[in-house]
Amino acid sequence: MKAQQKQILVNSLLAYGAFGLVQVAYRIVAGWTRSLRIRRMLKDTPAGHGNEGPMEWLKSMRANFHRIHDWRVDICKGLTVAKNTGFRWSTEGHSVYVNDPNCIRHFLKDEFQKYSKPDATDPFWRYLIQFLGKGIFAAPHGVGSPDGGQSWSRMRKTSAQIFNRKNFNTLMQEVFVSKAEALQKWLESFPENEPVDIQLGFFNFTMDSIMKIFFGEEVDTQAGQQNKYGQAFDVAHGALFLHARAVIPFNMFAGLLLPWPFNGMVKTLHDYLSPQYRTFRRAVRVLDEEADRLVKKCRDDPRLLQRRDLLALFLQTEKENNYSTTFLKEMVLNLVIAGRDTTACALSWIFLELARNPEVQDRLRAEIKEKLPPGAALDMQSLAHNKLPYLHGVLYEALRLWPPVPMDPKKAYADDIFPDGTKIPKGVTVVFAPYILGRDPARYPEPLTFRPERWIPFSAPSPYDFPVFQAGPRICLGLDMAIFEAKVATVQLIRHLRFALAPGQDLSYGHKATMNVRNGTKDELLVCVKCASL
Ligand code: HEM
Repeated sequence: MKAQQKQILVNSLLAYGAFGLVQVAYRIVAGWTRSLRIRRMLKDTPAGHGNEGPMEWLKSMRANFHRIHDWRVDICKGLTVAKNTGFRWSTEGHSVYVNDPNCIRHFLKDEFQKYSKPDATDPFWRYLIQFLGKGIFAAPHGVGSPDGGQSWSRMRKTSAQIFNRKNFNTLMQEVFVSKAEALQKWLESFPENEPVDIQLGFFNFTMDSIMKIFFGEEVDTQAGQQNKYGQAFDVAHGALFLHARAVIPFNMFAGLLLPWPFNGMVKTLHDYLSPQYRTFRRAVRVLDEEADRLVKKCRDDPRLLQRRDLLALFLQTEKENNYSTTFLKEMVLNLVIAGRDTTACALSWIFLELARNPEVQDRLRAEIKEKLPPGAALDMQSLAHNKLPYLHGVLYEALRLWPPVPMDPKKAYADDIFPDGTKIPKGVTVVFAPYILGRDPARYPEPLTFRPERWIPFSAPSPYDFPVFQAGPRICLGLDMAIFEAKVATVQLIRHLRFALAPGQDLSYGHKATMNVRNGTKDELLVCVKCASL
């Protein structure tokens, strides 16, 4: 190399080094300034118990990881708002837990435009959007979204219309009943007193139901049939969480300390070196191929106009609405993630409580036998809360103690002030946690006791006090569907079978976005099943 070329190379490296140093210094100073501003605005907000700074907070969180939701209950005890302060050099980790219904209403409804989903800079969201794309669940709204929330609003309107259509609802009813019968048969195929993982049964029940209702695809996983879409979905979901949890600290430091373009490149390289991430990407590819196949099959179906599944209902109006294949695939995938695991978790907790409270189980069976004699139809009317109040109480009591979405964070995209005077700085994460609210002794005396009678006579709780399905304009779209599905499965199983917890289990909860039952290190709930008449 000539001396002149060498000199150019050295100068370029020096220039890049200086550019890199300026960048890193800028990030630290800008992060520090933003963090300082957040700290100042939050100075009068009480810190969660035992969490006076980010390091105590991290230490305490690590020590309590196995009981993470109960740790949050402890840090918020007696506080209507509680802050966790984050790092001095970034806005990361600054959060405010909100346990006051007026303030929850404020950020979920009254000032809805200021609070939305995290953006791609959020360490966890970076991966979730690789899974969910731009579908309804992930789409942002409000002042922080590039399109002001138009895309979300369009998806919300279109899917709400379909959810309200009569033909969609009759299909839903037929499918839940037939899949609940298949679940009952599967449970009956095990010998008495042999432990069976009922949670697996519920995950298969909700997936098989959704495949039929959303895609018109008949699958019977309980009978050993393979469900490629369902398997890929489970693999992607599981691997995504394991990977995100493991790499968040690395990504935070790489993002802060490495200059462009190495900050992005190193994160991507680090992702691809992880077997979990490669598993995740492979599963996402399978999901994509399967969704392509299902959309194409539906488009080519000569009976498309007679079909009642969600995909067909979208495709019947494809020309007027100009839907792209990607839009349809993301729409359905988002509905699967919203509706499948949540309902399977709810059912698992209902049956855990029924199995460990035999007197509740007996009373529920008596109500069902009295009000729904053999052959009586299972529909929205016959399962309404005024017809089967105890069933409704069992469901609400399980949702209170074990909300499938135990906590839900929103990002503040503008400064704000809560009705109680709490200052909310732009950039902070605001969290509502149904798990904390549901265990508040001021709301529910003896909160740890499973008592369905609390909900009889039923008076619907304010969604801001009981935000199990969220509240405000983005309240769960499948609320009625989920309640109906859980009731159909519960009635079908309790009518025919008796459940007891298998001995020797170490039962607690898992750590994904939806809270499932865990037995030691396994995701399972083992029950022993007997015929109900024995
Ligand atoms: C017990 C079962 C369920 C629970 C506890 C539940 C809970 C929730 C919660 C907390 C949210 C808000 C998530 C967020 O924005 O951060 C949500 C949103 C949503 N849920 Fe559910 N859900 C359940 C079942 C279902 C079912 C069966 C469906 C049907 C597909 C469904 C569809 C949706 C949709 C589409 C959204 C997004 C709404 C929007 O952003 O506009 N959910 N759900």
